[in-house]
Amino acid sequence: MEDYKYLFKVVLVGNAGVGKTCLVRKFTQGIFPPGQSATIGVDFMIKTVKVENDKIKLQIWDTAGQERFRSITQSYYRSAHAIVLVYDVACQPSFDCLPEWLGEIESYANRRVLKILVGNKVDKGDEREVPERIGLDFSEVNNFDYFLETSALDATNVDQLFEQVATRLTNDMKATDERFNQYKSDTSTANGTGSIRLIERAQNQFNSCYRSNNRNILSYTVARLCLSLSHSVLVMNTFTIKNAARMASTKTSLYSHARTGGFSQAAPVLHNPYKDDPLLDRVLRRLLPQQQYAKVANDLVRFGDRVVSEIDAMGRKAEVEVPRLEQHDAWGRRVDQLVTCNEWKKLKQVCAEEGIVGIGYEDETDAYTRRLHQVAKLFLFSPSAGLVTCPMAMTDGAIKTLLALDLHGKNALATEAIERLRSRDPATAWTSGQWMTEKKGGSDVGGGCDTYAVHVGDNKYRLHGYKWFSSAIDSDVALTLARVVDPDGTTLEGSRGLSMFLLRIRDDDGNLNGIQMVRLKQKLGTRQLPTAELLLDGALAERIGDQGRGVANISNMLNITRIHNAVASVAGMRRIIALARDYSTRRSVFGQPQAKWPLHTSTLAKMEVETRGCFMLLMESARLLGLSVRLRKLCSFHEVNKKKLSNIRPRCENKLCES
Ligand SMILES: Nc1nc2c(ncn2[C@@H]2O[C@H](COP(=O)(O)OP(=O)(O)OP(=O)(O)O)[C@@H](O)[C@H]2O)c(=O)[nH]1
Repeated sequence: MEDYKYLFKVVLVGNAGVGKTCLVRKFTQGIFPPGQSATIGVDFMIKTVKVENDKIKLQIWDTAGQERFRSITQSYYRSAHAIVLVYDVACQPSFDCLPEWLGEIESYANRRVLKILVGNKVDKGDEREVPERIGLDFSEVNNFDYFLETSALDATNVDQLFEQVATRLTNDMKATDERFNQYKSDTSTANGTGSIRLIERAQNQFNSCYRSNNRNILSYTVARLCLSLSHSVLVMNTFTIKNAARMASTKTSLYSHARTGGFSQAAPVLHNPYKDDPLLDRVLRRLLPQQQYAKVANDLVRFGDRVVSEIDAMGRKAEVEVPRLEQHDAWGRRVDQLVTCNEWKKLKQVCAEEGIVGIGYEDETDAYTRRLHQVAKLFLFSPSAGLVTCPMAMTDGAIKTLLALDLHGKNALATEAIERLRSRDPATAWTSGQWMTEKKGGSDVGGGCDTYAVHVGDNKYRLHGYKWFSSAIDSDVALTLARVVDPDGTTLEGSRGLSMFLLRIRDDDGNLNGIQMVRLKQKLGTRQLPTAELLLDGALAERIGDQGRGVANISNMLNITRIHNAVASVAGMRRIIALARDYSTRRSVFGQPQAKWPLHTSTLAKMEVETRGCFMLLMESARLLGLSVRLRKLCSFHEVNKKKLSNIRPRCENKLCES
């Protein structure tokens, strides 16, 4: 007879060439086989190991990674006690295929199989493509039981890998054995006199519970139920009785000293949103040049910590402490003073310091990198930002619009606005509003705009109208549309009659610029954002852009704010999953953490897939936005060169003729 306590079947899977065979041979034979050829179908080896004093036999199945053997290897999953999924740390595609392998494991393996993730070939050092943290994150997100990195070449962690497998399986098996023995002894005593013992035990539970808390109807009912069950089922599973009794006694102790009880759920914990999101890191690593990636990643790790430790709490405060409008002072004078909470103001400062908008316009980095960096940072920030991201979106849009009109250095107000809107100095930074919605309607801007601009000299105008939904009126400047009134008093209807204007909302002394804040909007949600109805009563503004091109000009702003909206939406989805995932490890339902219930994890998985899809689309939009700026720069560079060439060419031709 064989002298081992347990025999476990361990199956290694993973892409071809990741080193499965070498790992098995290193462990079982102590060699690293030179020129190892691809596995055909499956192969297996046996090795006996010791776990404490028990001899454990490991039957290790090495499967072929090649696609054509897939149907053969799948049949080995079902009876496996453990599955070791291997990737090559120096081969990103082998890592990218892990979800596919996980799908196979889910489809073909036993639901309770031990799952181990292994990153092999760590000896490759410089050639590494998958950082350890990414592997670890993947294993955590996908509920692997264990993760480690190995090298079959220099034997790093090879023995540890299989020892872990043996130890974990042995412990599981022993726990099952113990339960089984307990069950056997209880059911054997349940025959004859044993059945009386069970009933007696339940009766005692009931009595003690009822005595100690006779007002607690719930405990009473549970204990009563437990008792009647034990009467009706003669041979009863011990666990059921124990659990019912435990429930009853737990409730008794929890509620015995209080009227309201002492139970509350453990709150989910927000982790550094960058470190918690391996996909974000992966996408950035793929899209950014190596050096830029390192800089951006460092900034995001640091910022992620700040989000958790400081920003998230401020955002929550800003959300509950909504702004108010004080229209008159104690003496009846109209003041239109907007009062916002300190956290809202502080968050605006954070935005400036962190370059939430500024990063997108810092010339020392190329346009492509900075847009991706900015979007990634917003992605971390947005769900914690208390919606201060709304003025940031408009600010970003305003800079883009002013730059597209090439106003920097040509128009004093526009130049100051560009510099301050993108500034990282909270003391001098501005934000911008965007006033487009009027009483008559939203998207029908051409038909709905009822604001008129009366020329007062140069490009300056006085604006008269009523802006129905003006967001973040604590901004410093705003872009808006109005209909220019011709000298004969007429205006052009429709979109062609609209021009774009830039105006300051208050002067340097804080006085409103011919504007009345009529009332704050009573919104459903987003109440922390000061959105108001504004009466423009001769507000001084500068027309920027050609007359009649208002809609075309302001569409730059709309494009940017739409991207910000997309960031906020996808970031919200990501945050919800991050919190739900964390919560599911803390909340226990039906006797185990929620995360262990397949229906729950499959719901989370569906949300994850949808979120990842949206996220990829978002990053693609950011990439294209960055590329468009880079392209425009390139085009203007070529324009300049073309001009230079056309100047040089006649001179060269003359020289040629002369010679
Ligand atoms: N540097 C390094 N090379 C390794 C390591 N493990 C395996 N290799 C090499 O990787 C190649 C593939 O190794 P195998 O063990 O055959 O890979 P496999 O996963 O079994 O491949 P299939 O049988 O086709 O599924 C061989 O050339 C090995 O020499 C390791 O830890 N470090």
